[in-house]
Amino acid sequence: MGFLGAGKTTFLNKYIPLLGGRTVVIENEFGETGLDGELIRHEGIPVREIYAGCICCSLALDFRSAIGEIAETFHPDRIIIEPSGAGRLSDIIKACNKAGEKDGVSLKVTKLITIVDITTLDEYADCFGAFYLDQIRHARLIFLSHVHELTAEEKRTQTECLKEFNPHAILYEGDFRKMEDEALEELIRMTEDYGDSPNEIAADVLPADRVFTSVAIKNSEDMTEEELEGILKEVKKEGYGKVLRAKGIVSLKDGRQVHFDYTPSASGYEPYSWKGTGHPQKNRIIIIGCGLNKRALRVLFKNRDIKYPASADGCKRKMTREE
Ligand SMILES: Nc1nc2c(ncn2[C@@H]2O[C@H](COP(=O)(O)OP(=O)(O)OP(=O)(O)O)[C@@H](O)[C@H]2O)c(=O)[nH]1
Repeated sequence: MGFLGAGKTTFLNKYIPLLGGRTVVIENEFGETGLDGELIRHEGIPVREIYAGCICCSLALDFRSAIGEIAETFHPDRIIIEPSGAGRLSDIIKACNKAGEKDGVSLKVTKLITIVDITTLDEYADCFGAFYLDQIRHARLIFLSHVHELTAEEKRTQTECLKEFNPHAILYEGDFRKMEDEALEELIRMTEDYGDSPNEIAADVLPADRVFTSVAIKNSEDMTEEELEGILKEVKKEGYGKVLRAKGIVSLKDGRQVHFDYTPSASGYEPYSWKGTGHPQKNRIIIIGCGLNKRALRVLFKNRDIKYPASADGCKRKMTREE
């Protein structure tokens, strides 16, 4: 678990190769198109993507049927779930238990792991308490991300605050990306399984899709590197709504294709990055936030359908294709 852009996929790409036995991954993307499935690629590990909502609320039934299908098809030793960053961990636990109880799938919830971007702890705890703190309070093991972007003093203050939110979890304060494999395996082994002492389940709150919105662009123009950089700087400005996460795969005009990541920076580090994709894929962009100005974002990210509506009919035809 972990809020939007906290580092869940980064963690899984480190952890999954260490696993023996049969593993299946469920990727839940809040936005209207999947992307993380492409970013988690490990030989012999099937990835099932469920997108356009949260598996703990609007997609609860899809999630249960996915669990059933996976159990029947793969007979896995474990299913790793990467929930949408806009979901609540307590609801994911409920959804897993329901899949077991109501659908007769034999499963046990074990490791509850949350990644926390330590630079955004204060802001997100204030703004998105119900979602954000639930992910922290129900975790048994917490990894921090962006640990090097705070001073030692800032990090100490934030870590103490985190321990107040959840005094029981094991907290790894270093950079998990640099952990030795054996140390990571040992830490996860040491972490108490959920089934050994269930948490109190939190009360119902507004579903995530009443708080967060998303824009999916599947037909963007190719860009230059400078244009992409300009867009990722511009998106922080007023007029687009509160963009909490943007990511995508886009073709650059020089023929390269890049995967970009944007998360708003709390402490001055570059809020965006990109790297080449391994193999050609279709352009697609996902933006998640609160009160998003969808049209302005589509124009900014060069959605062809918005910029060139040749005629009312042409526009309609293109929009249908996009949907
Ligand atoms: N500087 C820094 N970057 C990090 C760290 N952890 C992750 N990142 C980067 O942050 C970006 C987002 O990381 P992801 O692993 O995709 O985050 P996520 O939680 O899966 O994001 P969602 O797609 O919103 O679910 C990527 O560019 C990562 O390389 C960290 O500790 N420090």
